[in-house]
Order: sequence, then C-alpha cells, then structure tokens
Amino acid sequence: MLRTVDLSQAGLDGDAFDYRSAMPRAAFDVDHALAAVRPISEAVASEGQAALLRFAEQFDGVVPERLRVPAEVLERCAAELDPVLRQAFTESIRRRRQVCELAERETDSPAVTLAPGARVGQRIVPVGRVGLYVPGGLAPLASSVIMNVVPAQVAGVGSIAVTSPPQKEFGGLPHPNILALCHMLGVDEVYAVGGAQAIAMFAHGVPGLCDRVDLVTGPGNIYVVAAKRLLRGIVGIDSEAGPTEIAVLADDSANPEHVAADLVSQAEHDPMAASVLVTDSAELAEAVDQALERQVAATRHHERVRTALTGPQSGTILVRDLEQGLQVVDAYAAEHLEIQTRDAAAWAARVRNAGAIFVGSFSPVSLGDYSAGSTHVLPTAGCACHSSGLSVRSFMKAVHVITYDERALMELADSVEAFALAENLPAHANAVTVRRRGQQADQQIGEQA
Ligand SMILES: NC(=O)c1ccc[n+]([C@@H]2O[C@H](COP(=O)([O-])OP(=O)(O)OC[C@H]3O[C@@H](n4cnc5c(N)ncnc54)[C@H](O)[C@@H]3O)[C@@H](O)[C@H]2O)c1
Ligand SMILES: N[C@H](CO)Cc1c[nH]c[nH+]1
Ligand SMILES: [Zn+2]
Repeated sequence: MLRTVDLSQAGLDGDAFDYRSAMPRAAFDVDHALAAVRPISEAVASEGQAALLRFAEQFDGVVPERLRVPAEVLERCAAELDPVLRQAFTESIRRRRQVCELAERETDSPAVTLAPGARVGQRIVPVGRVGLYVPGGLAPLASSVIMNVVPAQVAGVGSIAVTSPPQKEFGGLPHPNILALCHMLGVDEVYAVGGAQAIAMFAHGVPGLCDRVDLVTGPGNIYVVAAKRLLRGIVGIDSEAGPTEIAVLADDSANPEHVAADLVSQAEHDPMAASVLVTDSAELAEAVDQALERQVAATRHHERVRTALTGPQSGTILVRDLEQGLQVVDAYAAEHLEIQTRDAAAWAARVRNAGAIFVGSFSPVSLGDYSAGSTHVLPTAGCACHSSGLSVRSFMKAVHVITYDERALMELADSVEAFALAENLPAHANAVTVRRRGQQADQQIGEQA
C-alpha cells in the first residue's frame, strides 16, 4: 500500500545528499488555498456577521441561530456529558496542566548588572487576548480544546475565546463535547464559526460579536493554515499546525501490527495526512505493508485513510542503517516521530527535528493526542525544524527592561554616538549627545558656583 523510496545507496559517494527533497511530502497547494481564503477574510472584515453566516451555510451546510454559543448551552452540554468521557477529559486536563505548570512555565529573569548603574532584565508577560481554534470538519476534535485552553490559562492569558465549526447535526452549534469541555475549563466565550472565516473573525474583530484578539492558536486544515499565513502580522499566530503527519523510525525489532496501526491512526485525520515509515529492514517494511492492507480494510474511515496512505505524501523509506535513518527523519522534521527500535531512548536523544518524539513500543501518537500530558498542536510540513508545539511559552512574551543611570550612560556615550554616526543616523547619536551636554552644562554651573 505504501510506495517505497529506496535511499539505502544515497550519500555513499561522500557528497551531502538532500534527504529533505527526496522525502515524500504533499505538494501543498497553499497558493490555491490562499486564493480561496483571501476573499473570505476580506468579506469578514467588511461585512462582519453577515459574511460569517453566509460562509457557514456554504462550507458547513448550516446557518447557526446564534454565532456566539449561549452560556446555558455550554452548561447543558457539560451536565449531559457521558460520565466515562467526563473522567477521560478530567484526566487529560490534569496531566496536560501538570506538564504546563512544571515543565513549560517561564519566569522573569533577575536583571543582569553589566557595569555600575547599568542593568538589563527580562520580564515575561502573558498575551492579553487569544482566539483558539478547535477543528470540527471531518472530526470534532474536543481534545484540541484542552490542548489550546490549558496552556493559555497556565500562562495567565486574561481573555480567552474559542471557536469551532457549526455542526448541521447539532443545529448549527459546535459539537456538544467541545462545548462541554469549554464549560469544564471555565471558558464562556465560544463561537460557532469554522475555517478561514474564524481566523478572520479573530484577526479583524467583528462588530457586535467578537473583539479582535492578539494571538490565534490551534490546528486546522489547509484553509485554516492558509488563513493563519495570510493574516500573520495583523494577528500573532502559533506555528502552522496543518494536516497531520507521522513518521516511524523502526528496525527489525518493531512489531509490524503496532507500526501499521499508528500509521493508520494519523492517516484517519485527513486525505492530506502523511504516514511515513523509515526502516533499515526490508522484511519489516513488507510485514507493515501486509498489516496495512488488513487494517485499512477494517477501519471505519477506510476511504480517507487509503487516500492518505497512497498519496504522494506517504511512503516507506528504506535506509541502509539507523544512522542514515536518523539523518532522514531529521531532514523530514515530522510533526510526530515514533522511535520503534532497540535502544529507542538513545536514538530519540539524537533527534533534532520533530514536533514531538514518541519513544518505544508503548508510546503511540494516539496517547499524545489525548492523554499523555504533552501537546498535540504541533508544527507540520517541515516546520518542526524551526518551530515548537503549542505550550505555555506560546502564550507569553519576553520584554527587556533597561535601566541605566547617568554615569552608566556616559561610560557608553562615545560608543553609541560612533555606532549611530556609522549608520548615518545622527539623530540617534544626538539623543545621547544632548544628555552629555546636559551633564557638561551641570558641571559648568557647578564650577561657576
Ligand atoms: N498539526 C496539528 O497539530 C493538528 C492537530 C489536530 C488536527 N490537525 C489537522 O486539522 C485538520 C482538521 O481539518 P478538518 O477539515 O477536519 O476541520 P477544520 O475545522 O480544520 O476545517 C473545517 C472548515 O474548513 C473550511 N472549509 C472546508 N472546505 C473549504 C473550502 N473548499 N474552501 C474554504 N474553506 C473550506 C470550512 O469553513 C470548515 O468549517 C486535519 O487536517 C488534521 O490533520 C492538525
Ligand atoms: N493527531 C492530531 C494532530 O496532532 C491531534 C488529534 C486530536 N484528536 C486526535 N488526534
Ligand atoms: Zn490524531
């Protein structure tokens, strides 16, 4: 089912080999998606609620009665939540919050004294207002409420709004599990708006409905990603967390049924999802492919899964050994990387580029999707080589605080003036010179007195 790319001879001639270009990856037509979302964004900016209602009908097949979900609906959804699900939600929140509080929090740095009277410190400040996107097109990702809201709350964000597509099945409201989780987490500003129009609503603000936000976070499909890219600058965005990807680095010790199940699990998200196996064992590759045939035939969303697994974005990469496999997975920079090898922790420690690393046979990506305590909002399309998953840090800004007294500034006056004049910015130099003159004038007055 997976096409094979044999890289076992690549790079043997001693020349650097471009593994990134050799990897299967969707040729995302973001330009096409950008062309689709630009008029959506402009219509939301100029027409407000009327445009939101029109796009809901066009893309979600339903016109919500109210674009903002009433408080009593949130309360009812929480009250009617299945007890087993409530327990699962509670445990997921508890673990995610614990990791946020113990591993992701940043604190102010004490000021560094660089010379007498010259101090620079750093304050960490939460973003003021955020808009959090929860996907709901092909599947209602209630877990994305937890992954967005919990780090925002731990960061201390003052104002939190959540949005998710309206569901025809639920009369134009977002899915009830999404609404129940919002209530459980104390979020009362929730909208029934999906896709690019939701990102535009947050970025521009919509009079009489939703105030603009400072930062938009959360995963979504290619239209959501394109809207975030289009509106970056008008609003802050987290990383581009688009159609899901999984790469598995495996040797002949891996269980082919486990590997296949994990590849299928992420292919279930989207026909554009990517599943990639990197292995030095042709026997494992063959066994995984056989397991895939069986598992895909039996899975509920088999059409979507088959499209994802047979698309240009998925495949098996044969490598000559795990050293080369490491180079390949680093070049690919997967959203999720599983290591299913002997000595998995040692290989995992050497990986540089991945959104999240799942180590050993009993850490499947699905665990991280829901309950491990880690984030599932992760950079895709190779962005893991420069971006991180959504965490408390995503909701915080660092502000330098500079405090120099007169003597400390005068010690540096020559340097700053020379620097400024070298850049042909004399007004910059003058901002120091006037203070120097002021000091000289004070000295003269002192001498005259
Ligand atoms: N990288 C991550 O962290 C991460 C996490 C979870 C999910 N995901 C991804 O999120 C995505 C969820 O996608 P989804 O579709 O299920 O839900 P979604 O909520 O992201 O998108 C649904 C919306 O897409 C818009 N849309 C659909 N067709 C359109 C068109 N032709 N033109 C303009 N807009 C259109 C509609 O407004 C609709 O409300 C999947 O790709 C999944 O893999 C990524
Ligand atoms: N695997 C997805 C992208 O990280 C997240 C998710 C939510 N629900 C199920 N899976
Ligand atoms: Zn998933």
